[in-house]
Amino acid sequence: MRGRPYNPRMTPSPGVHSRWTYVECPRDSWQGLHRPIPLQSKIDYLLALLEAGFTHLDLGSFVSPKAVPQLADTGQVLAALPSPRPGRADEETRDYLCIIANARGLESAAQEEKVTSVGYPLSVSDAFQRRNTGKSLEESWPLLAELRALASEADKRLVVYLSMGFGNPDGEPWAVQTSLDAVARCRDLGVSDVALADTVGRASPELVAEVCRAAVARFGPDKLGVHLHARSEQAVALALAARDAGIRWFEGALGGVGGCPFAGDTLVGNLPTEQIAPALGLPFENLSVLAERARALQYDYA
Ligand SMILES: CC(=O)SCCNC(=O)CCNC(=O)[C@H](O)C(C)(C)COP(=O)(O)OP(=O)(O)OC[C@H]1O[C@@H](n2cnc3c(N)ncnc32)[C@H](O)[C@@H]1OP(=O)(O)O
Repeated sequence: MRGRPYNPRMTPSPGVHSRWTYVECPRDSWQGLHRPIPLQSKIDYLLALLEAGFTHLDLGSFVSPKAVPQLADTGQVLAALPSPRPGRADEETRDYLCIIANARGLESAAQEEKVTSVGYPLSVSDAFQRRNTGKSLEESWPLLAELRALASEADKRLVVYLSMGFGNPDGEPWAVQTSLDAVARCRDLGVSDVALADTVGRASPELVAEVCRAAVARFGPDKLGVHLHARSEQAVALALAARDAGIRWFEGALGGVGGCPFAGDTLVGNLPTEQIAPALGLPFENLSVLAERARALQYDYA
């Protein structure tokens, strides 16, 4: 893609509209692809996202390379990116988030100066937590306390992705209260940033509205996000339902691709950024070209 040259002084930051945060998630797009995307292709794509005005990128992970081989080169990817931290007062701050699933992952991320945030997937479903991270929920809550301490020592923001936060496909009991209680428990442990994730894309706009309204009523909109998955035709309705409920932190992936490889057959892609960013009034550039590029990577490296 030909675009404007990388310019760290773009203001105002289009990714963070005073109260809005938009996280573009190439990590989620790529993590399930079987053929390795060449390092340079990843770097070029991420630089194009920065050029297009994305300031918050979920771009890699520090997990077992056996579990997610596609992202084993995250350290090399980071090395090629510009620093997320501004060198001058008029430069914008970026957020580079990487997923971690255990203390070892956090320790690896802590070594990376350019990682500003780490994301821990914590499910309300015991079955999914075991599939995704090899740990029960009973083991995962104390681990979260440990991760919180390690993250603050390393000066990294810790985000909890509350997987299956809109119900789960494993037949375990779930109610809106289940997710709210999990958010409260995260906050009690000192983890402020929590994104409610519909990992398998099962929520209707009505359910998104119900969960988000209840969450905003109990916790307020600050540091409360949604990471939704859906088929393309429902994506905008879901995003608007969350927005109308007061959510201001959204996540998606260009092309509407991706998803967790451990979520099972019912997986659907991320919310397509090229649809939901305009619907939310977020002015990123080159969205249709970038979406095409995201889909081409899926096709070429499936
Ligand atoms: C909803 C979402 O989309 S979340 C994102 C997608 N999900 C993920 O990225 C989670 C990926 N999951 C994992 O990496 C694994 O489940 C783990 C590592 C967290 C746990 O797996 P377990 O098999 O229980 O862990 P265990 O400690 O036995 O280690 C297994 C192997 O991984 C290696 N390993 C464990 N943690 C890490 C790490 N953070 N970084 C690199 N390697 C690791 C171990 O060395 C071991 O390797 P070996 O088989 O060569 O000896």
